[in-house]
Amino acid sequence: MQPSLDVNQRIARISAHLQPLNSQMEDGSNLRRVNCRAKGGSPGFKVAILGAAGGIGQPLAMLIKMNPLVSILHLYDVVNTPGVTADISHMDTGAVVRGFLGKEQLEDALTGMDLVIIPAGVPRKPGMTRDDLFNINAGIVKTLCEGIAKCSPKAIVNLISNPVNSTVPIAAEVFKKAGTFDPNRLLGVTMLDVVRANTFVAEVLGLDPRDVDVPVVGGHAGVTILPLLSQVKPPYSFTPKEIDYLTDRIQNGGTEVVEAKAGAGSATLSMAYAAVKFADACLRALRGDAGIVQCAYVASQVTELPFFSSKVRLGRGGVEEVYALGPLNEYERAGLEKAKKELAASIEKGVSFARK
Ligand SMILES: NC(=O)c1ccc[n+]([C@@H]2O[C@H](COP(=O)([O-])OP(=O)(O)OC[C@H]3O[C@@H](n4cnc5c(N)ncnc54)[C@H](O)[C@@H]3O)[C@@H](O)[C@H]2O)c1
Ligand SMILES: O=C(O)C[C@H](O)C(=O)O
Repeated sequence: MQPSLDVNQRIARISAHLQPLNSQMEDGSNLRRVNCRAKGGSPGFKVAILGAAGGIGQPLAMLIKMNPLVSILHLYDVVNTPGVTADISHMDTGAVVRGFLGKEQLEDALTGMDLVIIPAGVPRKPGMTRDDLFNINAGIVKTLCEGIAKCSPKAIVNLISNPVNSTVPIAAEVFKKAGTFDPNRLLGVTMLDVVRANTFVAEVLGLDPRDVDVPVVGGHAGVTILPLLSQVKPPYSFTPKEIDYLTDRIQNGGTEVVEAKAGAGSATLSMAYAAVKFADACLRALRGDAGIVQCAYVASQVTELPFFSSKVRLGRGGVEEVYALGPLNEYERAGLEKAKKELAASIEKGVSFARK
């Protein structure tokens, strides 16, 4: 971020980022229009969304465009970014929006970003596991991360593409190979599990979900999603029946949406909400706000596994502290063992794919 830049410097920087998206925007009048627009831009962070024309990408782009901490928003996809960009750019909020289409514009999309959010890749259909997406999404994530390593090596990366349990290790390997790996800047987004847990627990307790805080640790698939109901705030002692119901619903929340959508994809709107909540936490931390704690799937020493989701404290450098799990009850300890077994295999699968 360059909050101290004067208007002319800001315009110069923004102009340097102008892309011919937009080959249809290359004529002089359009460039003048873009410069006018840029003059209104406020100082703030530069955010790129990769997969911006998708089911998650579009509402996420809209919500990020509404975030006052964002001054530049780059929307990248292999299809449809001119339309999405034109649409979103008409919103009367501060961020200046640029669209980028296809692999040849990936590097321009990624140059100089503070935060890169990745919802690119195929979603599940009924009957599939997230791991069934590996064959397609692993390659997509690898290519995008190669671009990040080259053009935005210092950016915080929020990785949404499934299977997150494997795509985060893939990203780490790509960054290691490029010599740019900073474990504090790579975060797998498990926020939707927390959002669901807060919602479902609030339903059971008859509370407003905004007043509920459930830590969800482990990973982002089936039994690896481990809600720590013993640590819920406000404290509550659930019955064994409530624990079974809630654990099952939280672990299978994604499948609940996939089945309800009946072949039309997986969670997009609640995911965009969760992604922007998480991205906003990262941006506030980058700004220097203190005490920002969220659950995320990160490089970790909390267990013997190299990656694990738990509460982390965010700061200017990304993850500044990874918190231990705290006291677990017997039910949660058994869940943790199951989660670790599946996670170990998913991590290994990602690492060996990236090293091939
Ligand atoms: N982490 C989570 O909690 C969570 C939640 C929901 C969905 N997801 C995952 O997010 C991903 C996206 O879901 P969706 O519903 O938005 O899918 P979608 O198919 O609607 O959108 C995906 C977008 O990615 C784009 N894309 C494909 N290949 C690309 C590439 N090489 N570069 C850039 N963009 C590319 C597509 O063109 C499309 O616009 C899926 O893998 C899904 O499983 C994760
Ligand atoms: O379930 C899915 O496939 C998408 C996502 O991971 C979710 O939890 O909704």
